[in-house]
Amino acid sequence: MAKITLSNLRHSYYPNPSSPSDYALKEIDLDWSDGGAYALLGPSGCGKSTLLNIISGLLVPSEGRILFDGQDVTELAPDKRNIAQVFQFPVIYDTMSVYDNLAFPLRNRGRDEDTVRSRVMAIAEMLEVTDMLDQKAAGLSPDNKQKISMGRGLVREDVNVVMFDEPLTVIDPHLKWKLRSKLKELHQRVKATMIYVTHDQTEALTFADQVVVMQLGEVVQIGTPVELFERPAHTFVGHFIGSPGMNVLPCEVSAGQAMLGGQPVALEGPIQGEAKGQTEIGIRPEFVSLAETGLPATVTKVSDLGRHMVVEADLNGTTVSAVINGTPPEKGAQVHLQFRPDQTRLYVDGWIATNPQEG
Ligand SMILES: Nc1ncnc2c1ncn2[C@@H]1O[C@H](COP(=O)(O)OP(=O)(O)OP(=O)(O)O)[C@@H](O)[C@H]1O
Repeated sequence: MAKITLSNLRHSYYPNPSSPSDYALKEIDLDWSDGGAYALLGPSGCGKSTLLNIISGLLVPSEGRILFDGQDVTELAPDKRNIAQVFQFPVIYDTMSVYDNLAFPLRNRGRDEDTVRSRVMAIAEMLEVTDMLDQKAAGLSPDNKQKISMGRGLVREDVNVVMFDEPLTVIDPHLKWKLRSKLKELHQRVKATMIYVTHDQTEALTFADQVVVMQLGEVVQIGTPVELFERPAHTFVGHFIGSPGMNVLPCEVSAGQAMLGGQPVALEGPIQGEAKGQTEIGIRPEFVSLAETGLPATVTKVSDLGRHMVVEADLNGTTVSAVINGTPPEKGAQVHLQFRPDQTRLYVDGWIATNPQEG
């Protein structure tokens, strides 16, 4: 397994890119440590596939370098990079048995049959497919075919990285959670460097130790699932992660004080810099409460999500969501909203601009 370094990487599909919008990837600098479990998370079109293809060697970046364990592989052909890939749709040989499918990547590299057997049996046991080993792959369900496809990606011990590209697309919704946790467990047992590409926050947060969030060809934050939830570095991360996402409320800033509808709002700590630009308050619905005093608002919607209620309220023309336990107010009720100060942050032009209070 290898440490992967992306250095000053940029990519444009145009021959003569002139503006930032001509780049599918804008200036990416990343280190993926050896043996780490990473997710690349972002909406359609943010550049995930472009980045994956650059790592696998299908694309040569317009600028920058890719290093595996410090060795420059930027110009190296895909088959020389020693990478295993699992795609959205199963890649298996229907006419072969499950055993032979799992053995294929090892036999292809000339491993002896004893090694092949021990690796295939170990992977089959991890994936719980030992009872299928003698079956022809053609007869398997789509879920099991994808499991075998994953097994083929994991069976070699000598790959630099295993990359999963939206691997649960074909999996039945009720089995998804099972395979998600299986993959996490597999990472812990196999200890390979793994990159999991997805637009689904649940998949990314379940699988990865570190999640790389991308938007419009840029990395907006890298962090643990908890870090992304607790302190989104950008309003996009706040929106994209969490259900419902973070409230992002346009506000005024006057003499270092954030104001909503003329009322001061306490922030987690001092504002950094001059707060020039578009200023917004970010607070997760989990940290908004209804109280006797606070910002006056009108309830517009109440949704019962089972474990808790989500109350939406209109605050000076902006909707604020609050996660409530207990009896919710009725639609149309006048309420007061309180924001937990240590969870209330200021964003300037999308980027976080407050630091938590010391001590
Ligand atoms: N071959 C290409 N030629 C021109 N533009 C492209 C090409 N491939 C991708 N793009 C553009 O590059 C940007 C990034 O696309 P990319 O496919 O990497 O995103 P993605 O996050 O993987 O999206 P998806 O999940 O839909 O595959 C998009 O604006 C896309 O339109």
